[in-house]
Amino acid sequence: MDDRVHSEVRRTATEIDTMEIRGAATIADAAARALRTQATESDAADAEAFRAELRATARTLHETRPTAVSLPNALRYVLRDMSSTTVEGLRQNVVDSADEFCARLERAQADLGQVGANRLRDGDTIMTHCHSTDALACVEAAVEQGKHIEAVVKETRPRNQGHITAKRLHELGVPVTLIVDSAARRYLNDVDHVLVGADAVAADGSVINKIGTSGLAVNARERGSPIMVAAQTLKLHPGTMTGHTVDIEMRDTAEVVDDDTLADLGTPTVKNPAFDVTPPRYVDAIVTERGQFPPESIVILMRELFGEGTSEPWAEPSPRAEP
Ligand SMILES: O=C(COP(=O)(O)O)[C@H](O)[C@H](O)COP(=O)(O)O
Repeated sequence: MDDRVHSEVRRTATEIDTMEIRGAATIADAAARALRTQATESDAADAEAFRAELRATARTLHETRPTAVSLPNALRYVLRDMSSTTVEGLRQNVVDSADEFCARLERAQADLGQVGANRLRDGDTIMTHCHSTDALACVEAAVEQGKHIEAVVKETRPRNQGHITAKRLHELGVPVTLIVDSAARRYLNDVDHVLVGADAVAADGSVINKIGTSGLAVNARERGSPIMVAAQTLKLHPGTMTGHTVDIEMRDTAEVVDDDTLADLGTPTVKNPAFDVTPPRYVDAIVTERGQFPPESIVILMRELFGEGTSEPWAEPSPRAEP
């Protein structure tokens, strides 16, 4: 890691890498706070050194996990105004932007929750995959509206994020049935909605989320259960408007099988992709803080929010044309 990066920021980067900090929204929040820490603690001698230090910090944070677009979106938001000519001015800009970002993230999740809750009826049962704070915000809002909701929770191998979901739902007073991933199709007969989050949403309406989401969506479509994706606009991937694809993270095979078992099996090749892509035709609605969208129309919202594209959060701004 770059020497200029503060030890607290390095710790955050390591925690994102090892998934103590995980989930797209939580990663974005932690990254914005880390940039704030770097700005507050910086002893850069001048504005140019400060800008270079913050960009190096953004790069370090960005290198942790490749798929959740909320991470570069957060870094870009916090570093969007680096025009001041003094260190104090720049420090203030970064602190203000980080605070604003974290407040907006929280508000967006609450607003999205209201939209998602309107799709859930009293007495509905949902099926979840992985752990998504955006998805849980919908359930929380529905419960606050006085609706009785029940949940079938997939454990989500290999890291069992379904256990976190089960715990949070229990805290909300939602009765939970925990199942192994391969039992999903069997229990789809009993559910009214599949409710998942997203790490990224592409311009064509594809949803990138925890591995297993696409198979679940295909089975749900076959069974006639609507698939709802809770994804605040922070999850929209601007690069996909200009033809970029989303990088799917491959994680350590030790998450799947330990070394001794692997040797006993004759050391087969093991693959551990963390995410997959669900095509838009298997998604009924993408629920955001700006309302719900059929996946095919999400590009309109993306154009409105991002224009025609964005540069990387650490890129030097393009030189302004002289008048
Ligand atoms: O796929 C995951 C988490 O994967 P991992 O555990 O590998 O980070 C979540 O569904 C999304 O990140 C959305 O979460 P949120 O709605 O909280 O942003």
